[in-house]
Amino acid sequence: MTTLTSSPVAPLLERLFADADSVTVPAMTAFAALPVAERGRLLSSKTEYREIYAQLKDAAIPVSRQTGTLLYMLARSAKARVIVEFGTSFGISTLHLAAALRDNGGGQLITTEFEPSKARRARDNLAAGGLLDLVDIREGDALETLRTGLPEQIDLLLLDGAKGLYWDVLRLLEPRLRPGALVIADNADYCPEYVAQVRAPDGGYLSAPLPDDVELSVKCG
Ligand SMILES: C[S@@+](CC[C@H](N)C(=O)[O-])C[C@H]1O[C@@H](n2cnc3c(N)ncnc32)[C@H](O)[C@@H]1O
Repeated sequence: MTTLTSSPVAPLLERLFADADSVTVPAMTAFAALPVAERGRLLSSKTEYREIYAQLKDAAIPVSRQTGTLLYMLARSAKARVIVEFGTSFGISTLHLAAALRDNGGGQLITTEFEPSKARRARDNLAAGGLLDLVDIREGDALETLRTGLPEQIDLLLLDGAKGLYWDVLRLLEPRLRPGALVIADNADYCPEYVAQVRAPDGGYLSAPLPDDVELSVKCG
């Protein structure tokens, strides 16, 4: 048994994913009704992300179930002890990563969210999952909250906040990524600049697309 697949985390995640599937958030419906190109433009924007995510503050918009399981598996196989996450929301991905830390023998997960009500929900969910002791939820814009107070070495980074900022956040954290560190970017289709950078020959990463629009990269040593 693992922390991910046993109680209290497994039934909690089942409920959170089911809620995310069924709860109709009006802003989400309005957003989904926009033309694809406009949705892409807004999601990739480096300047309009605050407004968009404020409208989506009642929506969990989590990673897929498969991506959640993948996150747990990657963090376990990398024996990760230090994880950073950009984009907490209600803490669904955070629960997967924190469960892996627990099963790795402990560690530290720093995650960041600028919507206060979402950060509160994530804290409640992590407490319900018995994993809050491993997680530091930093409230505010990632470009500020991840600027200071980080451990020397990061083993794994999940990028799942504003898509237009993926490359900026990676650049901010790059000096602390250990050789072989994993970087997982969700919704990679919305950040072509980021994908081009991590796939660039001699760019310092090996990178490949995975199902569910995930880009997996490894920091070369
Ligand atoms: C797709 S959701 C994250 C879902 C979460 N990773 C999960 O799987 O449960 C993106 C979240 O990032 C937050 N966010 C977006 N840009 C941010 C930024 N610059 N700093 C902090 N949080 C941000 C949004 O408010 C939103 O809750």
